[in-house]
Amino acid sequence: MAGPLYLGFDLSTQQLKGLCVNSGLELQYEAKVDFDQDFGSKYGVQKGVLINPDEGEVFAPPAMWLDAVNLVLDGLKEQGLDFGRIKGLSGAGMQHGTVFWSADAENLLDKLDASKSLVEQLEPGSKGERRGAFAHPMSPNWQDASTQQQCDEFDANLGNPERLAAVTGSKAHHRFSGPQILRYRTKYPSHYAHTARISLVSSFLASVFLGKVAPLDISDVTGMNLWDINNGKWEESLIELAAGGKEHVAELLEKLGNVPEDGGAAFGFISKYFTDRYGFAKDCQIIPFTGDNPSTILALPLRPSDAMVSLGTSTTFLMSTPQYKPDPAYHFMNHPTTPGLYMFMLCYKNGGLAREQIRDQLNGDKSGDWNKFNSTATSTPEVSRKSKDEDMRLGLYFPRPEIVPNVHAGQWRYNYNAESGNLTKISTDFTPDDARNIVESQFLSLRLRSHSLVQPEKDPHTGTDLPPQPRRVYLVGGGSANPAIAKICGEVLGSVEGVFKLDIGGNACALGSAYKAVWGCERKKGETFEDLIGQRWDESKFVKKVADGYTKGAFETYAQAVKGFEKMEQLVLKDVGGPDDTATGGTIIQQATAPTAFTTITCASFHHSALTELHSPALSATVSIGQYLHPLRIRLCTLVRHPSFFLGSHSLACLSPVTHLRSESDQTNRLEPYLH
Ligand SMILES: Nc1ncnc2c1ncn2[C@@H]1O[C@H](COP(=O)(O)OP(=O)(O)O)[C@@H](O)[C@H]1O
Ligand SMILES: O=C(CO)[C@@H](O)[C@H](O)COP(=O)(O)O
Repeated sequence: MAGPLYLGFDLSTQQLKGLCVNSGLELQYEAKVDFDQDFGSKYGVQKGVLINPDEGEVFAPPAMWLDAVNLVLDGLKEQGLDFGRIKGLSGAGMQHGTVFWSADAENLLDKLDASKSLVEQLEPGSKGERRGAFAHPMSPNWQDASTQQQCDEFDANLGNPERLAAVTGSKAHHRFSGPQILRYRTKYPSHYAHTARISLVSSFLASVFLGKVAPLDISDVTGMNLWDINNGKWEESLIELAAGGKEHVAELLEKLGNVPEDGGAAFGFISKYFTDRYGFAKDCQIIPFTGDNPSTILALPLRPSDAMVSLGTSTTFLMSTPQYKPDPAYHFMNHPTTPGLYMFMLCYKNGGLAREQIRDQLNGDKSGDWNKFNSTATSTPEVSRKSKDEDMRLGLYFPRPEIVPNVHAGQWRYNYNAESGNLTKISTDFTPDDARNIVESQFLSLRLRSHSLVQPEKDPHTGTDLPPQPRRVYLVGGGSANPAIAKICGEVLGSVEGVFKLDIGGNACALGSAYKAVWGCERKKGETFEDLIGQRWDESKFVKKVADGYTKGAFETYAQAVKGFEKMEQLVLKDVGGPDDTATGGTIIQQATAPTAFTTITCASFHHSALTELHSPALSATVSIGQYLHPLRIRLCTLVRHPSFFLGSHSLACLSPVTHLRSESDQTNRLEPYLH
């Protein structure tokens, strides 16, 4: 008689993946739905999302995800999966996305007819007054950048970003649900009023399987800027801010629901819809669904000294650690299964896309072939330096606005003299050295920001002392297939045992969810996730070493390069101004004559320096120009608080004289701002 099986799902930006393992953690079935390919024409999404560039909004329709659930399960059924053997399922959702349920949701979820699809019953496509399961048809996505004003309010609410990070694990971020809920309530007051419950993407998916709105997960709740991590409860003044006053706190808490502490305790059994339609057993348990990043760290028995690097569209660096050392530069979250452990995370918007750009420049075409990139990267010397007397070549490569550091899009290249500490700006033009330098840049940023979490190690062969570094680095995600990236990763980050790749590295998140289901259903009293998975883990089958780690000489060279890299970032931020920095050293690019009525400025991003000067009695405006429209819209929200300014479509209307505009000197020609 065949044994029990467990399902894990990963609802991410572009795909829904589902996979099935047995009690021995071995992969049995997997299926995926690609949103662009399968539903692009129905929902109009590109790369899984819809955008409103005017306001920096990025969002996706939960209805599409419902379609995806039916399709993934159909795919697993076609492969011959006997759903009757599934004893438990869990899943993961891309973090920070928020779903707004209507008052009818629970009733609709409970009474689903197995002969019909989920979407036709939960989102019947009603226009005007909404009658389906959603109070709002869209879910703000993690790439959304529309909430700068709300983020400013969140950071200020507890005093400053440091304090907010100390309490909630992160400073305010555009994508986090607290600022998103605040914006939703003010932008769509009637939808907010009709919102009975608020889910994260993870608990949304759990709710569908459970047949009623599922609680938020103890790890995913720490990606909201609303949860007090140390005290394990909602932070009242932040809830009050999001809710719109003390008198509305109870209403918002009701919408958010309770947050169980145990990430392994079943919410209940699968809903009748799935037993009737797919043949799931009635006692199939729904184990709490968590965020995609917390779920990824469950794909293996990760030790506190190990690091995971997810090389997907974005790059995330993940560690599991007992130390809670919050800082505005990164995120700390509750561990999804184990109280007392935390997940440390760095999240970069520029990962695969930035590398692909250099690859294509090198190839001179869009073939997508990595061979030339790889051979160039590995044949270029470390930091492009042939001898120790030469300068190091360092760069920042951000085709999209970056989170770490918080700076708009651009590319910057410098020569760094490790001896003198001098940095010299060099041409912004592409050269083949960029193939190595971009990979070095991405890993130098990780090394810089993770150094306080790694410990001195012993050489496993000689027992000699080694400098602080990870014990192992595990690569997951699409880029984990690349041997050149793995090699440079080991050289820059070190790792005493080397760089490893999971057998199904591209699907680690769904695998982690499936393991969570195994643990939730099969654990003995008090047995931790690490204990259970550790005992059943077959190292030889599940991971393979893909590159060496610590390399004497290279590691020390990169220790010097990290110092130059840190300086370079500071210089770039000072020079161009990050979204939250005071811009200095700009160049006047256009002198405006004092307008008599409205002056409309079409440009990209405004910095805080502008605010200060706008508030001066003379009302002269020094406006820093960035590159993208998204930050523009965000900044404008703040600027329009001033009575002399108001917001028009794509523009800032200014009732007072604008004395001058300035932009970063080196980007003037690309910005094309103008006055009408
Ligand atoms: N051989 C390779 N070398 C480098 N990058 C690769 C390779 N194969 C895929 N990728 C990158 O992987 C990324 C997609 O990874 P994936 O984990 O599937 O993304 P996501 O989970 O964000 O949808 C793409 O940016 C692609 O460039
Ligand atoms: O915002 C974050 C983490 O904070 C992202 O990691 C999202 O969780 C999206 O993940 P993918 O869809 O790219 O896997």
